[in-house]
Amino acid sequence: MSVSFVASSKLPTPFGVFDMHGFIDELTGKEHVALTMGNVSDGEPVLARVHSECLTGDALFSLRCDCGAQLQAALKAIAEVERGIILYLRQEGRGIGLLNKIKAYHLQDGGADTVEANEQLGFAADLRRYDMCQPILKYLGIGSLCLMTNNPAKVAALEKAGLKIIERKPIETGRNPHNERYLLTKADKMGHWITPPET
Ligand SMILES: Nc1nc2c(ncn2[C@@H]2O[C@H](COP(=O)(O)OP(=O)(O)OP(=O)(O)O)[C@@H](O)[C@H]2O)c(=O)[nH]1
Ligand SMILES: [Zn+2]
Repeated sequence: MSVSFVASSKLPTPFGVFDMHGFIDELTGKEHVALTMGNVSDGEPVLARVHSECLTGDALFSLRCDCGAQLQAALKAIAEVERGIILYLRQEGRGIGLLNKIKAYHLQDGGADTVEANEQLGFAADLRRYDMCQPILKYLGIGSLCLMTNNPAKVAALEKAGLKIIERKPIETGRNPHNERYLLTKADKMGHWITPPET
């Protein structure tokens, strides 16, 4: 995996001013972003969120998932301690891409759950890769993470990719009537460490 640093700038947000670092994944051409706050290269574990792109949830206020709320909660948590990193990975729709995700949503509108919809389209439930994370963290001088996630497969994949995760912090937020089934499927079929919604 080859990831090259391209540029850094400030990114003011409602939560505070972050440093934004842009990287290019030489293999896929994907443009990944890291937002950092504070001194993250001092050797101490860094509060982190590894977030996969969700245009609908992160930018278009969708209530079908919990992504937007999780992203905001992570930015807020980092701003509170004035130190941390968000790795914003450009792998929309768990790696199937935006237009296939819309196709999957169409199947979900007809009764499929998120896993069944992916499978009906000929995809595995989760096609994400995490091999770009280690080179990005290395470039930023980060050795170990306190990771905000509810996803056991993500923890395992990141550790396999060479990341040192010293603590896992739950990030349960954004539950609403439209994403109850989505969260139930995450808990039941994908093993997420979340309190199952009431059925
Ligand atoms: N294919 C597909 N992708 C989805 C769907 N809903 C959300 N996504 C994508 O799922 C990714 C987020 O993954 P999740 O499994 O929700 O959560 P996670 O990030 O792995 O786990 P946490 O760290 O606990 O949030 C983003 O890339 C979303 O675009 C869906 O119904 N189908
Ligand atoms: Zn989402």
